[in-house]
Amino acid sequence: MTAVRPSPFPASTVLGYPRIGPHRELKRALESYWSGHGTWEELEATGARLREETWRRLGALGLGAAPSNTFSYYDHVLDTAVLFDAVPERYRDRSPEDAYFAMARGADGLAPLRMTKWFDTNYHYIVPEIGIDTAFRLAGDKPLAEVREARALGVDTRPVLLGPVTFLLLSQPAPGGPSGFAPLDRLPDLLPAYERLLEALAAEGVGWVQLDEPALVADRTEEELAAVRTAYRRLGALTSRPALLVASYFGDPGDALPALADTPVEAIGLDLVRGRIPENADLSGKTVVAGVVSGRDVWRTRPDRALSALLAVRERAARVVVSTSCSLLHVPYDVERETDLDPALRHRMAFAEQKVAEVVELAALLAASPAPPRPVSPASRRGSEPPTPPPLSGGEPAPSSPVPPSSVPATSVPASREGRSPYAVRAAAQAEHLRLPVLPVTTIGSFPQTGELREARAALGAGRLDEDGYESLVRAEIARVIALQERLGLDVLVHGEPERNDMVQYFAEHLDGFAVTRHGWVQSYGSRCTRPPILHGDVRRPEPITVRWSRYAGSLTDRPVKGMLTGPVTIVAWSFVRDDLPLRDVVFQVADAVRDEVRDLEDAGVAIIQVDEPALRELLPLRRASQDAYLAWAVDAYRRATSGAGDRTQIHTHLCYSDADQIIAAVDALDADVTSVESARSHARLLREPAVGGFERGLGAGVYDIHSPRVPEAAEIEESLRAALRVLPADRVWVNPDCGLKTRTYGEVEAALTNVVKAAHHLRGDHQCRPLTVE
Ligand SMILES: Nc1nc2c(c(=O)[nH]1)N[C@@H](CNc1ccc(C(=O)N[C@@H](CCC(=O)N[C@@H](CCC(=O)N[C@@H](CCC(=O)O)C(=O)O)C(=O)O)C(=O)O)cc1)CN2
Ligand code: MET
Ligand SMILES: [Zn+2]
Repeated sequence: MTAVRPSPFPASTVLGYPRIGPHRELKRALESYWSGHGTWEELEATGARLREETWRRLGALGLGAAPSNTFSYYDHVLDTAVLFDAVPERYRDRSPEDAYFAMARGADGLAPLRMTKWFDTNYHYIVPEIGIDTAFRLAGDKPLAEVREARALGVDTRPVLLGPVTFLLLSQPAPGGPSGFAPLDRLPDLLPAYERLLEALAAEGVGWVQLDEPALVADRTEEELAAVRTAYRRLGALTSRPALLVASYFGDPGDALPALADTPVEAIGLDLVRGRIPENADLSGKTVVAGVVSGRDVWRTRPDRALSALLAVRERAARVVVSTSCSLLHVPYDVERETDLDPALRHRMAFAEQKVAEVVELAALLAASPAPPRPVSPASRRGSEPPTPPPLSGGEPAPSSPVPPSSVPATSVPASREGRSPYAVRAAAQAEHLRLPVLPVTTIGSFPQTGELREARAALGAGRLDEDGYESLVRAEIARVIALQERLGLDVLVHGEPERNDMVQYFAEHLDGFAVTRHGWVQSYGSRCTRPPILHGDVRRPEPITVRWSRYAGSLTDRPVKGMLTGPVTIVAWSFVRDDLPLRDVVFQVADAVRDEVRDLEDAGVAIIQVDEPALRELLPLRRASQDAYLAWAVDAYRRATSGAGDRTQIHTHLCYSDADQIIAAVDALDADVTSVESARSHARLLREPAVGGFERGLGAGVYDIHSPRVPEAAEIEESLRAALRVLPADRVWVNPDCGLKTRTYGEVEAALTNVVKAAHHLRGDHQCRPLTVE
């Protein structure tokens, strides 16, 4: 057993904090370093300043315990791989900084590691590669260094580490390894490295460590639950270690909770916004870090509900600590800066700063609540309300719902298939109408967003540029993009999306029911951020949104130009959404708006319309039991949005990520004529899935990894295409990058698309140049 006697956990904490900087300082420093303008020392100085500001701010807000090691130059999963030396051999022959960014973004001739979604969020992590011979060892001191750095500022922190079970579950097997190998098999070899780290932290006098295990809220096998027991019994048995907080979040740990409770860990973190009050585990000897303030939305916390949950947990646990449901990484910094927002709306909202203040106030309320508390039925956390306590910061009670009840009738009718014929019939009509070559080459929609365009938009917002000036800049950009695609030899063109700041925010700005922020940036991956819109009311489309840009682009060329829309699931997934209506009803409202736009594009003569759903997979519930119901309504919403189109109109969709394999049946059910998927960064993993062979419609093989600045060779692209051609007939394969080109430069895009066209043309020779037909 452990020899440590932990000091009690302070009354309030947060599981993590945003790190990109209130003014996106880290983004700017990273991009400056990557471009060669800034030095590594300058980047480090920016990192140090951001960490210091965060610790000081958390202290000033009165938070009991501040986390550390929540900072990252790119991604915390990648940091964990580097910390334990799980660096694939091919990245090692360079400086530590270069190796780190090569894994994240690729480098001359070297592809990066795969990147994918962090659970059901819009944050992306780098997927570590673990092989049978990965030699784990404690290879770095980042967690220790941050503890020391904070101490030098007079702040005692709790280092946050990714837990060993989640780390291995999120990793992928190194290529070329034995079949049947899973990274979790290496747990016994990884644990000694964690032990060395815990010993080092103890030697440094660190009282508490947080080990994040969000993987526990998804379905886990008996073997995986056994791994949880093994890991935490073993780390718990260490004679010299800090006290351990194991944090589950993004849902309910279910069977993993008793497994964890049965180990010597001192504290367990529970997401009480999404999860239930635990009844299935003995927590009488544990501290529970109770996540009652949501880290996933921007609404103020209802103090009555939160306090009721805290009191219920206090009955079952040795000690209760007030906390956030997960890291605050997923919300922006400070809502007070949003002076353009309607004050009534702003008053109902809380960003990271406000959420920290809520945590602190709830801790005070809890401390002031009589102990032992009067019994609260554990079965109905939300049912048995204690007397309503005074409101949290702001002086007014939080509203019971962020918006008045919907005036729109519940949209529970399944999507009608009005008029749209079966695929084979449509495909024939489209082939006749479009007359495309085999292996048609296209792109996913956006072309590079130039600094000139971004500045023009900023100037328009600030009144330094008028609408006409902005409009002519956008038109000039569309003309340039059309000319470039004609010159490179693409078959289906796009207008390039220069008028859009973001594929979701742009639509939100043109729909009723949404508000947008000026500074509400949230990290999506690396230096890339989004400002998720706030969906607070009923959604309506007051007028056509994209039609005039599509019409203009179409007037510049004889080739087909795709209309480009964002799908209803994705618009909702990448917004902060009202919580007084079921998500499904909100998505259906958006689907109706998209449907109107599809009809208007068709009426304007647009022959191909792409409705992107890259977030279809992201909203998939983490528990299998809820997945089918979600997929059924998500598919219905997509069909509702697209089924107004006639047979001759070709509907495309785009899903960026390779783990679409988990939802392949749903992708099929979307019934889009052409679906483009990622395949470059996952080495065409998806294309090897047997299910793809059964895919009966057109498939766009994403053969160019646009998340990396690297330009692929024509030969590599050809290889990816051959993989697609092994599982699908040539007349259903399309050739395209794996996502939009907005984050790339024109130099990179021109070089890469030249190679894409070259590869397609080369293979086209093998598959005769004939128009696409369906027998
Ligand atoms: N919402 C969303 N989620 C997504 C994606 C996506 O496209 N959108 N793609 C996938 C990958 N994630 C991504 C997330 C962000 C970006 C991205 O490129 N973001 C841009 C910002 C896009 C934006 O909002 N641009 C605005 C504001 C640009 C800006 O920074 N303006 C300056 C002023 C102008 C200047 O000096 O450059 C400022 O505000 O300070 C515009 O163009 O108008 C960035 O981080 O750089 C790309 C991919 C998955 N999730
Ligand atoms: C994240 S999916 C991006 C799709 C969008 N049409 C684009 O090309 O940017
Ligand atoms: Zn994409």
